[in-house]
Amino acid sequence: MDEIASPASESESIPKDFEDRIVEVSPNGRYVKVNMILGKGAFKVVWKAIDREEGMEVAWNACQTTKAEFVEFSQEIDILKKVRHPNIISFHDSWFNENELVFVTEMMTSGTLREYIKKIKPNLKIIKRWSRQILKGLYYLHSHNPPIIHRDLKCDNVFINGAHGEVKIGDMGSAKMRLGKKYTVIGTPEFMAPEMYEEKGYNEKVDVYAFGMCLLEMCTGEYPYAECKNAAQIYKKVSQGIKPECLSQIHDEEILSLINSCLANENERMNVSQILEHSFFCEDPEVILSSSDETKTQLTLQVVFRASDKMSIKFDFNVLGDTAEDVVNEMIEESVLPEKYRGLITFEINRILRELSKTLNSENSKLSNQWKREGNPVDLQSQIIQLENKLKEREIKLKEKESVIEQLKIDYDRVRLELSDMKKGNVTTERKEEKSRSLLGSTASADFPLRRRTSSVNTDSLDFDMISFKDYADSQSINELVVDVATATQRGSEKAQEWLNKLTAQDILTVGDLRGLHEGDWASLNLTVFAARALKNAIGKGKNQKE
Ligand SMILES: Nc1ncnc2c1ncn2[C@@H]1O[C@H](COP(=O)(O)OP(=O)(O)OP(=O)(O)O)[C@@H](O)[C@H]1O
Repeated sequence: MDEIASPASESESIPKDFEDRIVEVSPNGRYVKVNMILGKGAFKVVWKAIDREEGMEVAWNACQTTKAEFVEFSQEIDILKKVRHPNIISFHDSWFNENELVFVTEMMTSGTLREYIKKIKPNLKIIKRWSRQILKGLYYLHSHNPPIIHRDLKCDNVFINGAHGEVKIGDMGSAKMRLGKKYTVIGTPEFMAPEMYEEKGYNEKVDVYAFGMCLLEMCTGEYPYAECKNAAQIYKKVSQGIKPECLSQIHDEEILSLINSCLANENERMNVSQILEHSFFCEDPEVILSSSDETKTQLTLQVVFRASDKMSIKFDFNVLGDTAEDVVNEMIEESVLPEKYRGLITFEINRILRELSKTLNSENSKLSNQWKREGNPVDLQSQIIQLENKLKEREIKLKEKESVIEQLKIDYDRVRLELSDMKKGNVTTERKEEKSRSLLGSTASADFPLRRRTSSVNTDSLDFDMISFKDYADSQSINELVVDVATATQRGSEKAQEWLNKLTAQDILTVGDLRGLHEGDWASLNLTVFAARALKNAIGKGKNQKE
């Protein structure tokens, strides 16, 4: 196998600026071969080419052959054209041109697995990742009916896209063509299963054997049977069941058992799907959130078994109604989930629920910060409610005051009427008081508020301590108090009316309003000093009032 040849090494005579010049066009005109060799193998030369329809670079593989051989393998080429898998280099087109079979394939730019192994000593994680991809490609090929057998799997035929760590199996179909040519050594001896040396026929398990050798090379960095000088020595060892010497370098029990399973005799050898299930490739399944509704209540979750893309369990989960334990139990009962994953999947579902709730909490706190800046709609709502309640309270108080005013007006008219009666008639003072009180005071009853201690009072030297008043409630209308005070101080109904007018003009309608007055407020009432003293005394605020 040659290393990737530069155009200069291919032909010293081609100047550098001619490198990318078209040197050949496919019969259908779609592919153009440019003057750049990507590599040379024992059987073919691979050139860089352009797919003019897709505008991308492709590999132009040219092998020397006859028209008869081309016809013989044209059916297989048709099958290869249909092979489409991310881990297999795509086969685009083929034709026969004079003595040459040309086939166009996907181009790989980052070299082969062998070159990579030489460059870096891959760790187990990388080896696992590469191996899985090779096995997935093989699984796809072997799943065809009849199975497509690669027949020449080796690290030189596995290509890598370095940027993404993508691995693709290449050189499809060429092994079969080589077989047709009846080469003395079919395939690559180091990677050939014992049954391939015999003429009894073989099946797709030869690719598993070859994969075992690839894995050995990946792990040791050595070409298997490097200790042999030629193919005959290799054949001898293989037919005697002697494994490559580099196998002794493998100390990891798991990998050793895997390689040995691949290199076992055909009937004991595992198939690709069994290898993918080997503990070396086993990776714990994980749960992912496929989708959710806006409220993050109705979820679609998926248990993904990354090791093999064959298995994945999708299920609905209602955050309000379901529990991880119940759902996992259901899956185990329905045999879609192995019992051994009960704890892990329960934990994984709960992890997703925790993450969701964290997301919701942080969204809520973001929203509340936004509200703090822009005004929280909830706060605004409660402020509106508070204001409405205050408004209602004020309305009630206003109505109360209105009814007091109404009452005052009625009382005022009655007092006037009564006074004119009193002026006309000959009524005793006590009778007048009673009459007046019965007209003005709603509480003029058995519990008469004013108890006179003296029957006659000298108004000029009135001793307020000698007068005893009832206890007036704060809510009580001012009328009764004023009339009581005027009567007790023998000031008469007119004075009472005058005082009432002055008080109501200052919006003093209840006994409470009067009690709430500060000393300075009293002066603004324009009452006489006597009237003020008398009223203060009656409500318990008089100077002479005993504490
Ligand atoms: N699709 C491709 N993209 C880029 N380079 C390629 C591609 N296919 C092959 N090559 C290059 O061409 C070289 C020769 O290819 P390959 O090994 O498949 O040829 P071969 O004749 O089948 O040889 P052998 O049987 O010895 O492996 C490879 O080593 C590689 O460098």
